[in-house]
Amino acid sequence: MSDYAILASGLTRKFGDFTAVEGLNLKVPKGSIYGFLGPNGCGKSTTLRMLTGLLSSTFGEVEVLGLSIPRQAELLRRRIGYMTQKFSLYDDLSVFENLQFIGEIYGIPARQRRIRIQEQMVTYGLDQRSRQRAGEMSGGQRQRLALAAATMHAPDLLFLDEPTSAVDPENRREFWEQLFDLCDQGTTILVTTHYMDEAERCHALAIMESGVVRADGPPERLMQEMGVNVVEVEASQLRQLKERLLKCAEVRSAAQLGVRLRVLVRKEVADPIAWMTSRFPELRPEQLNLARPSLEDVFVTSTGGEGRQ
Ligand SMILES: Nc1ncnc2c1ncn2[C@@H]1O[C@H](COP(=O)(O)OP(=O)(O)OP(=O)(O)O)[C@@H](O)[C@H]1O
Repeated sequence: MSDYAILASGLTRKFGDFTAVEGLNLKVPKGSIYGFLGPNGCGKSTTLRMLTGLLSSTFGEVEVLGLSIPRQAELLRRRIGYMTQKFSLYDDLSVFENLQFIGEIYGIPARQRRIRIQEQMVTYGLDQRSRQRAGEMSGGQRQRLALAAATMHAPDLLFLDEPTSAVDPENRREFWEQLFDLCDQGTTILVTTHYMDEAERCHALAIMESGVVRADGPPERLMQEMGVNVVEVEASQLRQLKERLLKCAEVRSAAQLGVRLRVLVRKEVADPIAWMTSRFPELRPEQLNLARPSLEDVFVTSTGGEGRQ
């Protein structure tokens, strides 16, 4: 038995002349949360659809839970959950009826289904709303119902396509707690997102751009291996300073954060603070600080040409 829930190699999908996903290699360990991070249109949903067997690939091999996809996609269907961006709920049905309907689709026997619906409503804080129609619920409640529906049949593997786009930060945090609970129970989760903080919660992730994986691995490792040091500058005239910094070959990117400028200096510069003060004599060392890299820094350095903002 493989330790991996998903194995893909050379996965490619073309739509006519356009290549939406190109040469994607993926290894997702069982029981982990794996993220796909990238902007709109970079190929995240297309990849998910190929991994679930909903869309065939143009080239490449995919094995999910030991099954060859798309050939054995029908066998896979009962073992995975899939929460799409639009949540796929029936607005005219109540919470209970939505879960009842999904339970029937998965062929859960009536008695067991009733028990499971009750269990799911309690887990996802919906037991006081069982009669409320999905169309009348808030974004956060709809999201919880969608997760309850996607996990009705206790899948081994859960695919989530931008699950938190429509909810506020508090609901997002709560949602991630629920994902870690599922993970703790042995569920493998593959989630797409364009939020950095969300990606940072994953055990490992792939950064995608224009259909290609630009970097992958655990967030901490990606941050360590970024090839730049991060210097934060607190000074006046930040807009002009930024323009001058961006003209230096040693600078990978510079972006303003309130009263500070976050500058990514290539690792070839051994002492970035000494380099900056000698190159820009108006800066004093006490105005400069070495900062901890963030996933956003990784994103900037691994995508978008020079990633200059
Ligand atoms: N059926 C299709 N026919 C033609 N082009 C498609 C089709 N499906 C997707 N694409 C294109 O492939 C690219 C990747 O789309 P995809 O939906 O996978 O991106 P994404 O990263 O999930 O973005 P989003 O977050 O906006 O959904 C886009 O340029 C999209 O227009």
